[in-house]
Amino acid sequence: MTAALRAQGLGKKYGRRWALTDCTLDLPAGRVVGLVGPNGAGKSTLLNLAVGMLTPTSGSIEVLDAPAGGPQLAKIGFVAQDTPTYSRLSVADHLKLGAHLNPGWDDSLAQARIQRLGLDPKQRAGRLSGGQRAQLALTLGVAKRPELLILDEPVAALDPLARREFLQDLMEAVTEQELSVVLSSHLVSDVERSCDYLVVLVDSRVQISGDIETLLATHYRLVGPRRDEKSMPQNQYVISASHTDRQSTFLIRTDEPVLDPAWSVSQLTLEDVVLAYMGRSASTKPKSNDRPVLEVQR
Ligand SMILES: Nc1ncnc2c1ncn2[C@@H]1O[C@H](COP(=O)(O)OP(=O)(O)OP(=O)(O)O)[C@@H](O)[C@H]1O
Repeated sequence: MTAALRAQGLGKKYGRRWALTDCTLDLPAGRVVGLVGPNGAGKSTLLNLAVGMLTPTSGSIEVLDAPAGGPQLAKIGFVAQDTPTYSRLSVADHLKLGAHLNPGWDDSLAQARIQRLGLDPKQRAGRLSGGQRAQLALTLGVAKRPELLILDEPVAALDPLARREFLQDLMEAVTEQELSVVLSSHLVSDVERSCDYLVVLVDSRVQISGDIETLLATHYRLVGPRRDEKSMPQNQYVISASHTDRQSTFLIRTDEPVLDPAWSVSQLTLEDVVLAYMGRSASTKPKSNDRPVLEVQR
């Protein structure tokens, strides 16, 4: 099966500091993958490795079943975090450049998008607002008609309405064009709205990666009489625990039903899941009954 992105033991060091460590991922094609994590977690580093703008310090990375960079780039649309545009070129010049550089360029899509956004084709990119520049960069990425669209915080500069419309466009493109998307975001609500696959990256390590429906179906909050984490069953992987004098609350992952009647059991929201994993320190030493930090679920 085609993988949008496959990383094996991938690591990247800037100087003496690891920005990404031992990253093993297998992101299926045809999905919208949300990559979330706190500032400095390594999200941009991973995406820049995927488009060959950085080379790995260790391990390997493939996109669309071939090594990152090189000829694969023709099949990838990439919008970097700072939505790069040429400040002296007009909006129309950017579209001409896009058409010149990309054999699969869809000019009617690009023109329609620019018109719908109300961007003046004669306006220089340097005179656009931050959000308008982001929209121009996104238009270039989408009109290339890529097989894989990689977006580094694509909607951060957009107003809420523009954000919603962009994410809707994206989901339509995924179903119509067999497009795969990997997007990083700080906004769990955007991920919830547009993504069907989640990767949480914390302190340069992947904490969880999986199909969102499966993740929601296998994570629970347990509330009950105070109990030590060490006494939890082997098949219940504790992600976080908090205690009062008499009561314990655990967020757990398990593939099996929770049958212990002592617990009041509730389902987690995606935000609960993301925050639980983001709250974990990647440097926390695994305990003997811990399952691996990374688990790919489909
Ligand atoms: N060019 C660079 N030189 C040195 N260190 C870098 C460089 N780029 C990133 N880093 C460091 O690598 C780590 C990961 O950075 P990265 O930009 O990948 O994180 P991020 O998850 O995208 O963060 P954010 O959400 O703030 O954009 C950070 O500690 C950052 O300071």
